[in-house]
Order: sequence, then structure tokens, then C-alpha cells
Amino acid sequence: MLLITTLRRLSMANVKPSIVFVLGGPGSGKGTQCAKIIKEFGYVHLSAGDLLRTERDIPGSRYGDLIEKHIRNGTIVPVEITCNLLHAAMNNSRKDRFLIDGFPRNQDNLEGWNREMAAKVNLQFVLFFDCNEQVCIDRCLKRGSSGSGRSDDNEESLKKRFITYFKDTLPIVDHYQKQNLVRKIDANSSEDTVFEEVKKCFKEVILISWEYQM
Ligand SMILES: Nc1ncnc2c1ncn2[C@@H]1O[C@H](COP(=O)(O)OP(=O)(O)O)[C@@H](O)[C@H]1O
Ligand SMILES: Nc1ccn([C@@H]2O[C@H](COP(=O)(O)OP(=O)(O)O)[C@@H](O)[C@H]2O)c(=O)n1
Repeated sequence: MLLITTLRRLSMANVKPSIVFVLGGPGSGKGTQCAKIIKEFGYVHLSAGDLLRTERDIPGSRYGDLIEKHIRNGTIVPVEITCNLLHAAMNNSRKDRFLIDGFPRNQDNLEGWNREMAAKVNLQFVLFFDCNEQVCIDRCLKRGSSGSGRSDDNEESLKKRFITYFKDTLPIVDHYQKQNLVRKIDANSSEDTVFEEVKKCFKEVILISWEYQM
């Protein structure tokens, strides 16, 4: 038993964790679809936004005020903070497949990840939810008015979040597009219709990785 456990640990130590980045506008359905993906495909969902909100809410956190300021302004928290939270969450998990939702969201995120993490993981692909701005805004306002408790689901913060999305996040999607790593999904339709497209995409990638290993 001890030998089997040791061998398993050793073999796992040699395998780089697989990563899928999940990007898309605010309210495009990243979190909703990630919840479905983990049930069907067994990834661990790490939402950069959720990790930042959790850190913000820790009493006495040295980054709490800074994080809240960025969230309200729809701007992006310095990568050192976000990357450390992601790294710690990955280390705390026994799994080796992660959906990283809402990251990398700007050039600073991308450079920090490339410096600290990129060589330690296998980036499978970037799942990109393409959704009309007004559809996204309506979804976030509905989420805000039904008690999400999020300080940024209001019209003023949403305007700023979209400025950041167009100016800072779409260039990151383009960056990965040039490496042919982006799988674009039309995210305007119902949750189930979107998930049908998402499933096709994961099945295709899993099939390719099996063929690659054989
Ligand atoms: N395809 C969809 N159609 C309608 N509403 C959706 C859809 N996907 C998500 N929603 C709703 O829109 C809001 C934002 O979704 P969420 O998954 O949190 O987006 P994101 O993580 O991209 O901000 C949530 O209230 C969610 O229930
Ligand atoms: N990589 C990230 C992700 C989120 N965030 C912050 O967290 C906020 C909410 O991000 P989120 O991914 O939870 O939600 P959406 O804006 O995608 O709906 C962003 O507007 C940023 O202020 C960040 O600073 N860096």
C-alpha cells in the first residue's frame, strides 16, 4: 500500500497540471458554465474573482482595501496578488486539472503568469465566451438586483468593467488566438445551448490529447 502510494505520488509529481483559461466579458456566463464543466469533465474550478473576493473579506487582510477599490472600479488587481492566490489554491488541491476563470485579464496578469507559472503547467486551451455587451449588462444587473451581494453589479461599475474588458482583456484573447489556442463559444443563448457547444469543445480536446498520448 505504502509502495503504491509512493509510486502514485512520484508519477503525479512528474505530470504538469493541465489548465484551461476561461475568458469572456462580465456576465458572459463564465462561472455558470464552469460549474457545469466540473460536473461533466472533473476539473477544479478556480475563479480569480472569487479568490480575490474571499481574500478581500478576510478580516485584517493587507490587500482587502486595494482589492475592493479595483473591484468597484472594474480595474485589475496587481498580478502578484492574484497569481499567489491561484498558486496557493492549486497547491491545496489534490487534482491536476484546473479551469482558471477570469484570468489572465490584462498584460500584467499575462506577464506575471508567464514569469511564475507558465513553465509549471500545461495550457490546454483558452475557452472564450463571446457575448453581446448589452446581454452581459442585463445579466449582471439582474444578478445584482436579485441579491448577488456583489459591489460591482451596478451600472456605474459595469461601464468601467466593460472599458477594461475591451481595452485590456480582448488583447489577451488575441494573444492566445495567434497561438491557435482559443476556442470561441457563442454565449448569447440559453445556459444549456451554450453548454452543448462547450461540451463539444472539451470532448474534442480530450480526444486529441488521448491520440497524442497513444
Ligand atoms: N446563458 C445564459 N442565459 C441567461 N442567463 C445566464 C446565462 N449564463 C449565465 N447567466 C446568468 O447571468 C449572470 C452572470 O453569469 P456568470 O456565470 O456569473 O457570469 P460571469 O462569471 O461571466 O460573470 C448570472 O446571474 C447567471 O445566472
Ligand atoms: N484576474 C482578475 C480577475 C478579476 N479581477 C477583479 O474582480 C472583478 C470581478 O471579476 P469576476 O471574474 O469575478 O467577474 P466578471 O467581471 O467577469 O463578471 C474584476 O472586475 C476585477 O476588478 C481582477 O482584478 N483580476
